Amino acid sequence: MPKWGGGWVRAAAPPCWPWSRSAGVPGRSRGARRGPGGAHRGPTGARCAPRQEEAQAIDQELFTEYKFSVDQLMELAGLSCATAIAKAYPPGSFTKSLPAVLVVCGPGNNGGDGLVCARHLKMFGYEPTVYYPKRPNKPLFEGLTTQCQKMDIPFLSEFPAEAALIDELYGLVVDAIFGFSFTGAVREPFGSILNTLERVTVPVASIDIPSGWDVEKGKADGLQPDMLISLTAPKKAARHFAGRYHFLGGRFVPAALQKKYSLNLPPYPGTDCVLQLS
Ligand SMILES: NC(=O)C1=CN([C@@H]2O[C@H](COP(=O)(O)OP(=O)(O)OC[C@H]3O[C@@H](n4cnc5c(N)ncnc54)[C@H](O)[C@@H]3O)[C@@H](O)[C@H]2O)[C@@H](O)CC1
Ligand SMILES: [K+]
Repeated sequence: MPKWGGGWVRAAAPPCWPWSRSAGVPGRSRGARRGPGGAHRGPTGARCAPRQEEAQAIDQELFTEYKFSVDQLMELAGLSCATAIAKAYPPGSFTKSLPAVLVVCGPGNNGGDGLVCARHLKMFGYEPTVYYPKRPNKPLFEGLTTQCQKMDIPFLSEFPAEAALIDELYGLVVDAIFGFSFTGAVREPFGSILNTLERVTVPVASIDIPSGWDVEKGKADGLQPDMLISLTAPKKAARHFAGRYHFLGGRFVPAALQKKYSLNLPPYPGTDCVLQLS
């Protein structure tokens, strides 16, 4: 598996990319400065990771100016997540007899990405199970739920109370609880769920942001996933990610939008929908 660490990706990376561990902490690096509109820029003027409101602005622009629909982008996001998982944890690498994956979905679009990811994981030969406690009353999420159910993906009615039970039943947990719109203290039932997930020993793969983390500052005593799949562009908190696998996914940002927000995204290889950053 190709590892980020040399060659074209490192050469292309601007000095303050959050996934460049040698780059230090954006905002504190020598020569760091603010660009137009207050966007954080590195010593060369290269743009750093989008802040929370910028990530939301890019998201909105994709919908309002570029006329993408949510389900279009969610499909590509969820497919990226399943593809990255298949690269890092192929079904044959599971120590259990079945490649069982627990996908925990939250109440927003991050949860929708989780549902799409679960469906593609099933297509890729995994045995996903979904826990989806807060379901929005919207056709998009109802449709994604039905698709999973029709594909014989079980939905748990209760979350396993003990981390040890999750370790016993599953080889991987997908954290699709909160993405870039998370703010404040975690409300129930997600507080208890995250407390349990912090104690599991099987790997956790977080979609876009490790859930419960401040989107910009991270959370030192929070969930520490083994994998992070950053969608569109790594958010500021990604610089605190210490797990083994960091992938970029969501290869759908038009060049003009990348330029407008100075995202400096690295080139994806060939036709791949994901890029391994570390
Ligand atoms: N353009 C993009 O970048 C795309 C983003 N997508 C996904 O969409 C995500 C963002 O989705 P959303 O804006 O719907 O937001 P999130 O999915 O991040 O979360 C919003 C939900 O969480 C709840 N919430 C927020 N803070 C909470 C707290 N402290 N305790 C309990 N509940 C809390 C809100 O009430 C809301 O229901 C991204 O992170 C990404 O995963 C993809 O689906 C498609 C494309
Ligand atoms: K997440």
